[in-house]
Amino acid sequence: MEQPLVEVRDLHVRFGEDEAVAGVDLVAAAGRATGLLGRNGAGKSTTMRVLAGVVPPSAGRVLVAGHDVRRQPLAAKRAVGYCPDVGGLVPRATPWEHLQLAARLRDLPRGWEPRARDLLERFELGDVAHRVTAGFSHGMGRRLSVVLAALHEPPVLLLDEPFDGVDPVGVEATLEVVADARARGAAVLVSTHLRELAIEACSTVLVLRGGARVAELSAAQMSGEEGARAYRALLD
Ligand SMILES: Nc1ncnc2c1ncn2[C@@H]1O[C@H](COP(=O)(O)OP(=O)(O)OP(=O)(O)O)[C@@H](O)[C@H]1O
Repeated sequence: MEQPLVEVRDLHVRFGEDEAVAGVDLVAAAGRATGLLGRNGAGKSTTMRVLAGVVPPSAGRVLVAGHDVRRQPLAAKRAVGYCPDVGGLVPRATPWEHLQLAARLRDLPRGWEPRARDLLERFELGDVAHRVTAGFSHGMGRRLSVVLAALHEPPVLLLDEPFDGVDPVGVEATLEVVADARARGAAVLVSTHLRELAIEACSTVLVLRGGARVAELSAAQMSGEEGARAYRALLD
């Protein structure tokens, strides 16, 4: 069987006495999108941060594109495009400067600009490409964060709350980015509170509670009123 692009086994993350993630297992294959759902504090963002190389695992095995995040942190980070749930933007820099910096840090080959421009247009950020992000609305910041995560067409795309406060045009563009990533064989993880968008973007949904995985459901099982009831029942 082909090696999955994301493999998490018995992940634990502790902050002092608190265990934010308590034994999560997660496998994501090429061309698949997986939703992470669960209540506030369930451990979704912490799991994403471990995969992005921002927070170290306390215990467990975490492989990204076959690279261990502890032993091969650079190789693992190179394989990832990460839209964090908060922050990540420099207030005094413009979207275009963010993209230039991302291209340099990622060592992208010449010719990345047309893709960057196309992404900005798709997210309706073309007109503000040269305006500092300090004055951006929350949704504009979210849209730019998705653009930055997707620029280098990473094998593993991590989108933490990409739909939060985003208008329908931004939602559509984000769904397109997820579909494009899947089509080129990336694995995508999307953390969200929006069950219906999770179903639209993802084939599978993992429900986390208290730092642990309580269910893995197909998009079909999460759909409609029955899906809403099944999801609600998993939260308490
Ligand atoms: N840096 C940190 N220091 C201490 N505790 C933390 C830290 N980051 C997260 N936590 C705690 O870990 C738990 C899981 O948080 P996390 O942000 O992963 O949840 P979440 O599912 O993403 O929540 P939300 O839906 O509110 O974004 C929470 O109890 C949180 O308070």
